[in-house]
Amino acid sequence: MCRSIIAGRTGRVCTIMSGMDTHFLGITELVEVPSVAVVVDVMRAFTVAAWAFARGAEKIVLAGSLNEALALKARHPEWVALKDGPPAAGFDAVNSPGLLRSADLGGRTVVQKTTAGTVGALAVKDASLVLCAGFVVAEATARLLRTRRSDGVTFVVTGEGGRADEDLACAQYIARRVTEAGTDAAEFLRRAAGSRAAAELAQGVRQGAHPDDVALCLELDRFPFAMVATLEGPLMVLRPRTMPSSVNEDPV
Ligand SMILES: O=C(O)[C@H](CS(=O)(=O)O)OP(=O)(O)O
Ligand SMILES: [Mg+2]
Repeated sequence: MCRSIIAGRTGRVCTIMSGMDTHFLGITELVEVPSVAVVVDVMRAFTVAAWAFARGAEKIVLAGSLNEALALKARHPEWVALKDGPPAAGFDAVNSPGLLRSADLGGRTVVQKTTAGTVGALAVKDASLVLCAGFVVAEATARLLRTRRSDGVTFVVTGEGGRADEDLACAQYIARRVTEAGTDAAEFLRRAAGSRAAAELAQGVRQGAHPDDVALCLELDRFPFAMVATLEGPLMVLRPRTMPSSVNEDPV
């Protein structure tokens, strides 16, 4: 239950819920390193990342630039390089859940570079806990936050300078779900379905897309794992963490 709301210009800055202080910020609005960060990119980076794990990927290296992604691929030819936008020389895949869902990624390392999602994760790389999320891993993400009993969580709303409604709706849903397990997702999913990103994907404005991408990005709790990003040497690496169904259990 909400104890108080501190509303900014967009009414989305800070909500204090049952002891959890939540901030919703765009990437450029991050002024300090958060303790706990949930980086949200529904369409499509972290829906794609979840599908990569579902298709067997061992880990995802989040690249800071196209050149870095290509350099990593050159150093590790067996890795799978993935970027958003149209297919490009040197890359093996695009940022589309519809296209990735039939890939065999068993044991592979994926290098991912996108416009918003991967940039948002790298912006909070020094946080003590970084989760990457979309609707497909919403409950597992909320459950991990619940087990941590964090006082404060910063949600990084990656799209459109923090205004992307599919990302903001998902962030608000996860935040609510941490403290109110029975939260109905319908209104949040409706907002995401009506977002500019969904329209652009449906209209073919965004390249490297499959007709099922929007629907796949709106599959609530499709996967039982949260996605945790940590620094491994110089690389920011994303891995799945399957969450037990009881909030009293520790994550495996
Ligand atoms: O692939 C996407 O949907 C977007 C890229 S763009 O908005 O189409 O340029 O990237 P993401 O980082 O997944 O939001
Ligand atoms: Mg996006």
